[in-house]
Amino acid sequence: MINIVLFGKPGAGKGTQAEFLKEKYQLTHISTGDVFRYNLKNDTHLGKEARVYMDAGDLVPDELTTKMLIDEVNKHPDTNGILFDGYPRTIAQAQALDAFLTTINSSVAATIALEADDEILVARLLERGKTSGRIDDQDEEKIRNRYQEYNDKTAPLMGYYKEQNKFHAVNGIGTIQEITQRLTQVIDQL
Ligand SMILES: Nc1ncnc2c1ncn2[C@@H]1O[C@H](COP(=O)(O)OP(=O)(O)O)[C@@H](O)[C@H]1O
Repeated sequence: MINIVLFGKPGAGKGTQAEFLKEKYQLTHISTGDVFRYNLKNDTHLGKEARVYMDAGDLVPDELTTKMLIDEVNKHPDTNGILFDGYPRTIAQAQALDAFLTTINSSVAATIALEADDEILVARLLERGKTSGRIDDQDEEKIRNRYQEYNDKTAPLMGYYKEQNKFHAVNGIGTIQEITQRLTQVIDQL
């Protein structure tokens, strides 16, 4: 199994790039944001619990998120590998992911960050909010709160993966194709 963590701020293009990478490397794409939104839409128990956090742009508590993530991974026992998009977002989640992957004799192969300036990203999200229907994309204050959450809780993960020599950064500004190319260069060298 080759497991890759896509890392980056809200709007950095993780979902867009994941679509290409999953085809090219035959990976299972798991986006925690998408799984949460699916549960919200279908008004499941999980969706009801996650809604207040998501609508405010806060992170959903680790325990709930990790449980959901493990359930998703377990749905694909025969996969070539997982492309994690939006998980882990805290050190506790990264530790939980490592612990879980160990139990299935696997590990994170690499973490690849898509980098872009905040101002470009905020503009992208507000644009997406006009059509996506996502409440958290329509209000600049909620968007700023997501960046705050990222800086406080997610940015420290860079150090966590750097210590393990698993951190790679890629310039997230350019055409979709250019960025896919940069990502594949990193993956092909793993
Ligand atoms: N790993 C996670 N831990 C906690 N909450 C999460 C996680 N992944 C997604 N969420 C929740 O879902 C929301 C939307 O996720 P996502 O679409 O990945 O966000 P973004 O576009 O901000 O990167 C987040 O703001 C958060 O409330």
